[in-house]
Amino acid sequence: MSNRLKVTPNDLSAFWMPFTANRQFKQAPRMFVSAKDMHYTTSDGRKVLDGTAGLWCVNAGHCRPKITEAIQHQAAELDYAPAFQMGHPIVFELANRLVDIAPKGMDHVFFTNSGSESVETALKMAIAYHRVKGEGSRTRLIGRERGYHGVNFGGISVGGIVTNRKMFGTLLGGVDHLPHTHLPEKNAFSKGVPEHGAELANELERLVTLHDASTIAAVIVEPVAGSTGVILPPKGYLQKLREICTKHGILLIFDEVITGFGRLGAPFAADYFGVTPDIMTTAKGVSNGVIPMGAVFVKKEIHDAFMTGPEHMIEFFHGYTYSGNPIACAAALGTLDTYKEEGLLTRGEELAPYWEDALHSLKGEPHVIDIRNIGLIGAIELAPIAGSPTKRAFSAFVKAFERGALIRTTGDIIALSPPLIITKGQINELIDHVRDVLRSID
Ligand SMILES: Cc1ncc(COP(=O)(O)O)c(CNc2cccc(C(=O)O)c2)c1O
Ligand SMILES: Cc1ncc(COP(=O)(O)O)c(C=O)c1O
Repeated sequence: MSNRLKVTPNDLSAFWMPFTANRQFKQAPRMFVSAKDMHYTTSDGRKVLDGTAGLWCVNAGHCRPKITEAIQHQAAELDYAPAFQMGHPIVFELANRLVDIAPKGMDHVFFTNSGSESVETALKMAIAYHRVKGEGSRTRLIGRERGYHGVNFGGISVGGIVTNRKMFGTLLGGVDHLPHTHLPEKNAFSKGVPEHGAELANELERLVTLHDASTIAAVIVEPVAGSTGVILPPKGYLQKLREICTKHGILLIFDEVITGFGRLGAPFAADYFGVTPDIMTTAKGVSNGVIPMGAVFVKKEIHDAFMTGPEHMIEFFHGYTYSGNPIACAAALGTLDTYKEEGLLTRGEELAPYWEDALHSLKGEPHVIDIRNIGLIGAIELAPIAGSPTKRAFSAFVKAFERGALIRTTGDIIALSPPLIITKGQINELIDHVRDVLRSID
């Protein structure tokens, strides 16, 4: 391997890092130079257990052979083909393979390059769908407090995380938000889906009464809200949302960028909860995080509604230069092959009870005020340091990294989402790291 890939440059100033405390990082950089299966290797040669699948995306583990080989072959065969008015076989094969594992009725896939782009695509598609159906007055979008839908203007407008919104002006008009479903006073330390709060879905009826259904295009929610710190849907909540949307002709969009591709122990959260949305946005696990890709799954009736008018006309004026990029498709096909051969889209189901017990063994450890879990996702909420919110969790992140474990923090919440190949022994190792860190921080 060329040294270029492993030696940190002396001058780190040029790279403006995303979602990072740049000055602090560049004073004490944390660098990974390689990875394999469940572990990263740091620039100083330490192994670090990956407790977060990178950023919730490396579901199959790192540097998996089928994915690597698929990318290498494709890059030497067809590196790029125009995405508009031209095609290449691999993108059609991938779309078919994805539809094969999708919830029933989701028969079409639109490719993007990220979760943020999948969200923008879904929002535009929803509004355009109503227009082609003759209901152009349906332009209002409804998100949810504490929702995360990426960082483009549509996503932060329907999103509900204030730090992702407040820097960027007035955002899209015609957006409302449902209340979030975090009820610690009733659901703290729940194991899996919490009992209380399904009635919060009825807030959608209130918004329909306020605006009239004829003005509302879609509701977008994460079935499990990840980035905000893992907020779970109360029992029956998603089913209620589905019923209300169906009743009023409002499209239901599930943002499954995190929950998709086995994270909950089922192919998708839609399968796990038995609720089928009209549009489903995905990214991350679709290509194991290796090559940027997003995929928007769409019900047949939505796709078909666009397929009208003169056949020489473009039906949906939207798309990206890299939509269905051949190398990204190769990575995704290698990923799906790996998921299939190793049963990873459902492995989380068999591991979930063990994961749950290990996580909840942290109850009573210093600073822990809540523990939440579903599938192979876990969250340990810490009491904030008075006057210094996020500082306690961030110190846990740094200490964990120094000890040899990668964890994720948001606010004062530790979020865990390991690759789906994790063993029970590695679950114990990860939780022991967290326990020791909790006992060592202020
Ligand atoms: C539900 C959801 N929707 C959209 C996006 C945006 O995807 P892109 O980043 O590919 O544009 C996401 C991404 N989620 C995400 C991305 C990076 C970090 C974290 C974290 O919680 O630490 C979460 C997501 O979780
Ligand atoms: C000037 C300009 N801006 C933005 C874009 C969008 O880029 P992408 O297709 O990668 O989203 C393009 C694509 O051709 C472009 O030409």
